[in-house]
Amino acid sequence: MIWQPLNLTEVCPTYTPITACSSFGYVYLNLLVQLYGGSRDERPHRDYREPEDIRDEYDFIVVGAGSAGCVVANRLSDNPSWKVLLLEAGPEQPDVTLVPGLSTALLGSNIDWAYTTEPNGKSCLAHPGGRCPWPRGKVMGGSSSINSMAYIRGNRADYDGWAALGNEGWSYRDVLPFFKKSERNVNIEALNSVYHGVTGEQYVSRYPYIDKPSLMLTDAFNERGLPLTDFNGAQQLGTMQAQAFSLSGERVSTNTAFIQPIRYKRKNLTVKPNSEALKILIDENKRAYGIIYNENGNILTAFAKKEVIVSAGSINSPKLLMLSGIGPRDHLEKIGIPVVQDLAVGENLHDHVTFNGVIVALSNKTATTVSEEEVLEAVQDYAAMKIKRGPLSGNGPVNSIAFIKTDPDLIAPDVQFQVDHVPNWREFLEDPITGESVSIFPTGFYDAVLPRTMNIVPKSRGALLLNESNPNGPPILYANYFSDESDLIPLLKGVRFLLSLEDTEAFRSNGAYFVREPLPACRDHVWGTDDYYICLARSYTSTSYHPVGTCKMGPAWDEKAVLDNQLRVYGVCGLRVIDASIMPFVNRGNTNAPALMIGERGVDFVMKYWREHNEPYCSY
Ligand SMILES: Cc1cc2nc3c(=O)[nH]c(=O)nc-3n(C[C@H](O)[C@H](O)[C@H](O)COP(=O)(O)OP(=O)(O)OC[C@H]3O[C@@H](n4cnc5c(N)ncnc54)[C@H](O)[C@@H]3O)c2cc1C
Repeated sequence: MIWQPLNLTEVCPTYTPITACSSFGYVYLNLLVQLYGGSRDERPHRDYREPEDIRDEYDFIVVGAGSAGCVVANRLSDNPSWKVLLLEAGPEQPDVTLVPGLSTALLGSNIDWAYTTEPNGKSCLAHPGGRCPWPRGKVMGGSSSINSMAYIRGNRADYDGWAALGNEGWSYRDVLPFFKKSERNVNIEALNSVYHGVTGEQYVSRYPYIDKPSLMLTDAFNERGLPLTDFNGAQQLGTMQAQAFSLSGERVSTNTAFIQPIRYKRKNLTVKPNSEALKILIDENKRAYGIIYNENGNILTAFAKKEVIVSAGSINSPKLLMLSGIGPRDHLEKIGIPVVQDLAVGENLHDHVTFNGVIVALSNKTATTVSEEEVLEAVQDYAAMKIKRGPLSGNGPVNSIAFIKTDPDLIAPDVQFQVDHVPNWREFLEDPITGESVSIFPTGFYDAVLPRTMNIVPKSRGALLLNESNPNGPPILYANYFSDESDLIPLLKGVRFLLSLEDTEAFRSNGAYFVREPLPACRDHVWGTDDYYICLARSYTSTSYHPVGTCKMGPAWDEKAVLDNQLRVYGVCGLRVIDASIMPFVNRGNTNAPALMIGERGVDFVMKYWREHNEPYCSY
């Protein structure tokens, strides 16, 4: 089996009321492994031999088959005269990833890098050691194979803001065609051809199953004055059941969309899962010419005639650059890595900070809770269905999304609401940290929801460094949440808006109410006061899963820029970074659609360049 779920014995404390930690949790996970632990990708092609060059020489090497990397490898290999190698550290994409309702069961499993942040004394305080979990996909499709699938692009102002910083070619007008290029939208939104594409590889649709509490939430947001909107169209402010990276009740990762249809068909594309890049080879003229990688324990070398493209994501792209001598001089020298280029790699790390703990309990009539036997049945039924329907074909309440401005003078929303499910809120209230970390049951069965207020214009900045005692191991992640305390303000204002939902007909008619009991770490505060919510934010801090910015793009005069506007690493030839790490600042909204767009936009620069040149560009 490819998929191994998280280890309950390791994660569950000795005493916890959380059902997932009981013997039923083990029975349930065993069933998931049996039904969904294999991969569609390994079965039909066992005898296929990839077109491997004896000299391991390619035109392009793409490191990381994630959201952006799969787009890049697809577009490059569309040219039959270019040989492309796609390296992925993780395994084939297991079938469990295809089930929308099992998205949270993927966290902490063997296809998650399962990083944790460093304590800063201001955030993540209730988490063990003051460290927040930071999941990232380690699998074909990368984080697009383990994420929550909400299809949100951000605001026009984000991209105009990137361009205003001196990044030519990245204004909203410039990037909109690249959002549309990948997109194959199959819902009503598709009719608006100004904003949506219908012929791309990436399916986008609403789930076939949207439950009653989810609709209650968007109704409530709407009653509180938020218009129903297409977040990805003319106006982001408002509410809607968001569309998803899915089709017919199944996840469509970038592996599914961009690699599966061409893998084993294009002779010029070699895909290597279980192959972790260890170092970029760079010669004395500062030209990148290859990669040393570890394929199932064998240390191998591949050579790139044209370019090495690093698409390993916001954590691993800067790590690989630093391991190859590209990064802050002091840090590299301290570790003993010869410096190739002194750049601010790893700086500008930031994320949409959010927190858990605002619980909306549902009445018996609205709750979707089922018995343990019914959970097992639902998991089996979904596997047996040809046409996917029912609770596992949706992702619970997570797509009940809203964007607000906490100050009417703002040019764009500063707060996003996104909603988690809570299988049993009484259990959760006793042990919220374990409740979050073993969220293994289907997202469609719950008796409460956890609306998360996300600050989508965070000011706090952190940094990423190599681990001095083990540079090849997990990097040191200074998330540094709330280092700028003003990041608390949108959260406080957002929570006030959230609490006002109780006054809506949607909540009243469904018997939904805010649980007014404080969470364990905040029992010294009075529920409903600002102090209480500040305590929640600091104690039950959470990632929105959107870390970005660690290989920032910017003009040459910007000392902190790592890449130019065409995503070329300053001072090194034949080397680009194309993934979410390039963002100068994070977009207002989820980051997967932007990562695909960055893939399209970035590879377009690459293709244009090589149509006109024979040698790589050197920016020194
Ligand atoms: C749990 C979770 C939920 C999320 N929910 C949403 C959501 O609902 N909507 C949304 O828009 N966004 C969501 N996101 C964020 C979104 O998925 C990411 O922003 C996006 O996938 C980032 O794309 P990327 O290409 O930068 O990196 P990734 O997709 O993470 O790809 C990087 C790839 O590189 C591989 N890799 C790393 N190091 C190496 C190496 N040395 N050698 C070879 N391969 C390597 C990794 O294994 C991975 O496959 C979520 C993310 C997570 C983790």
